[in-house]
Amino acid sequence: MDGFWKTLGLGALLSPVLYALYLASLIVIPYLKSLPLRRKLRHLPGPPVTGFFLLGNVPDLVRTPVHQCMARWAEQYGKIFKLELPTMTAVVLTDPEAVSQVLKVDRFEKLTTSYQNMEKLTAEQQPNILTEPLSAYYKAVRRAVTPAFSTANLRRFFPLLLDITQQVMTGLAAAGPSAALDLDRVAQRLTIDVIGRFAFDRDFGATADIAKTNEALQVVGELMTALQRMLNPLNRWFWWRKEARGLWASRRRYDALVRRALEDLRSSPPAQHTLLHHLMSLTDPDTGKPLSARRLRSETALFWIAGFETTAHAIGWTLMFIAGSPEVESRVAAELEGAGLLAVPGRPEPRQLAWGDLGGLKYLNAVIHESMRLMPPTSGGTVRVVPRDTQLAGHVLPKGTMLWIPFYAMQRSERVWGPDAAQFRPERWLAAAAGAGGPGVAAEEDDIVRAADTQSARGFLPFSEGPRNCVGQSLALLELRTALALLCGSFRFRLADDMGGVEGAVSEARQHITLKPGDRGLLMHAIPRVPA
Ligand code: HEM
Repeated sequence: MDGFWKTLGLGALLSPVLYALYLASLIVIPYLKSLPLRRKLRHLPGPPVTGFFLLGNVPDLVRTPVHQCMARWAEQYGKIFKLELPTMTAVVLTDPEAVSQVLKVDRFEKLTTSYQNMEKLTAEQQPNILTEPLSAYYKAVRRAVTPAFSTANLRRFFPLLLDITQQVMTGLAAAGPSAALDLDRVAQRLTIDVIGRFAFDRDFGATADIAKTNEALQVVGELMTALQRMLNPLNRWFWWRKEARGLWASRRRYDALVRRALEDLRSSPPAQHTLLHHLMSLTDPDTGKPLSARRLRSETALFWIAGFETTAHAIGWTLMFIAGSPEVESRVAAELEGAGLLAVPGRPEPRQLAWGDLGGLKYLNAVIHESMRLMPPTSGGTVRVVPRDTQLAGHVLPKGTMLWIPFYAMQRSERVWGPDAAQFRPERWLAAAAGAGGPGVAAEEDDIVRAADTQSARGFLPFSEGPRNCVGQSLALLELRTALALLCGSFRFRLADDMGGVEGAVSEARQHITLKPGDRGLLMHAIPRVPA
């Protein structure tokens, strides 16, 4: 708050009148414009505004980690409630049926203003597949990249994924069991190299030596941090703050990285199975020509970001849950042993993991589901806009209402999941698969793309659902299953003593674009099952 008043003071000194007009255009005018909608939503329950009325519920949201705050309010105020924000009233929805109606049946558009941050990845600030509304351009890009995530393509990619994971395991073995390593950061190395290979057929070298600084990892990580800072309106409104300047600097570095990767491809075009091949073969419906250099950069920049931290955090959180529960750990190990995939004294090198194994590891897959339920990497969910007056969860919402669907809050809700909602219980997915209702872990899972499609369960939307669901989910699931099967086959994981167990690590989590661990990361010991 100190910074706020200092900035305010500086601005006021520079030019009181201009400054007052600037502030009015940012806050007061949008507030006044939003009054008719606010009135229409007055009847909805919601947390009281306790501070300065123009800030609405924002002070509460920033005081507690936002994902926790939303989860608490969702239990307190029910499946539909309102939040007062400086420029609008948001309606928060955690009722699974109503959420499905919004995402799948009525296919409400994304609220584009809430995605603007994800257009700041390149200097040109172009829309991309994540931020573009359902236009002809969007549909063409989605159609073009979908084959890259098909079963046939993922099968082709699988051997490379095994090699990348093997490099991570070599690094863990070299570090030794006494080292407390940030396994979330290690997983980020894996996902950076996966994107490198999958998108560009290039080796970014992040897993070659897990102790060494890696440029791609550093540049992409810095950009994510800078983007998170820009979610704070003070940094957007007061663009001279150092946080805003930080974004420009890290974007310049990221831009250079993306440009270099694309220039490399000009001298040796990407192989047919790569994501870039699909993007470069696309005819832009707006021009009738291949994608312009700007659009190609913007899409490339987005895919890199979309597939990196999300999948890495999912791997990290899952390892944390396995490390934190001896019972879960021994069931995972027993399943791997049954499949010949566990290192044991008589067989220190387990059998090579095969594509066909992935579907058979039912318990491990249930563990992954449960981990993504409790710690969904895109915890903030999705933001949509009501296109016409619509009845949702028992209330008529007027056209233009902003709808916020927070995945973390919905996936932890006792109303949806029952009294044990907060517990890590992979068995709930096995029971569902055995016919107790819900989708569970798909029965015939040798087809990983089909498995990804059957994921969307009542109140379980880590990849969202409907036409704007995650196009990369089949790759993400393949990475998760492969990495966890291999890592758990050769190592036992233990949370470092000072992490405070699973509870300590979870309480440090922050919703910074993705749901990431606290500043220390996820410190764990990787103990070889069979000492060398
Ligand atoms: C565990 C890992 C992942 C999770 C939890 C995840 C989750 C999501 C979610 C929830 C959305 C919808 C966002 C919204 O409605 O605002 C989304 C969209 C998207 N994801 Fe993922 N994602 C993951 C991995 C990946 C990977 C590996 C890629 C590609 C390399 C990817 C590419 C995309 C793209 C391009 C979109 C925009 C799709 C569209 O609007 O058509 N994601 N993701």
